[in-house]
Amino acid sequence: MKIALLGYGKMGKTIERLALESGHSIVFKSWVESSEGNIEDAEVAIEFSSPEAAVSNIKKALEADLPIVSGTTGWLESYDEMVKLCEKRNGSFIYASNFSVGVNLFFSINEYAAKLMAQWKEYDVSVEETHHLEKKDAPSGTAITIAENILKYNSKKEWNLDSTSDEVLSITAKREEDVKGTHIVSYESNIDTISLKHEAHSREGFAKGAILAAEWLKDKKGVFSMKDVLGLTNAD
Ligand SMILES: NC(=O)C1=CN([C@@H]2O[C@H](COP(=O)(O)OP(=O)(O)OC[C@H]3O[C@@H](n4cnc5c(N)ncnc54)[C@H](O)[C@@H]3O)[C@@H](O)[C@H]2O)C=CC1
Ligand SMILES: O=C(O)C1=N[C@H](C(=O)O)C[C@H](O)C1
Repeated sequence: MKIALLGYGKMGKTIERLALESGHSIVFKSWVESSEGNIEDAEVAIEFSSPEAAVSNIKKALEADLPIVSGTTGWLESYDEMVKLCEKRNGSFIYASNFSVGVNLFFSINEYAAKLMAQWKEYDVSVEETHHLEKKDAPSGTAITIAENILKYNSKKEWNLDSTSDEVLSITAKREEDVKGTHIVSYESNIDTISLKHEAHSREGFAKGAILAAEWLKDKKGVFSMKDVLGLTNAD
């Protein structure tokens, strides 16, 4: 597979290494200052850039008729616009807040737990995420996905950072040196606490998942999710 890498930072470089090890080639890469290679030579684009750059990267790929896998977080107010553009161009598009297989299994476990716990009103649910110091957005995209899936079943109406209101699902975002990504969902009562935790040990899981998504998407048309790629279903 001939890959265009839009964004060549921590994730772009990890994807490059693992893609080359799997026999793929990188024919184009771009970062904030410059670019290398020809995007026209690519069969698929993978973009991990910044909240400010994601929309123009996705447009660039769709306008070049390239299937696009986007992992950048913090730009989702423009998601519907990108879906419309993909449909208009009869293109192919996957966004995931987290491409790792483990986190996507965690998403399914989280939905199952949210559905089960909804009837046990003595437990109050909260979400905590911890990431490295360079992370630009808070809360993480993964924490937002987790929170939105809990809200499908819980009586709380919305999520917010550091909320103290009973009506609101609180997300706490911590920043610590070199943490790759840790997410914890806690159900707390006066008697006990039930916690679900996912901890990434490296960026390889995110990168492998993005390459898997690109291989899966390459010959398809439409807008998909990692649930489609992995054949995962919802909690019911
Ligand atoms: N969905 C997932 O599985 C994962 C998502 N991420 C997300 O991916 C994004 C990138 O993460 P990292 O690689 O760790 O960041 P990074 O800061 O190490 O790299 C970002 C890259 O994007 C480039 N870039 C930034 N602004 C640009 C612009 N205006 N035009 C062109 N290139 C631009 C930078 O030059 C750099 O090469 C973040 O939003 C992060 O939250 C990170 C890991 C996993
Ligand atoms: O910025 C990161 O590093 C990560 N970002 C994603 C997010 O915002 O959820 C995924 C992963 O947790 C690493």
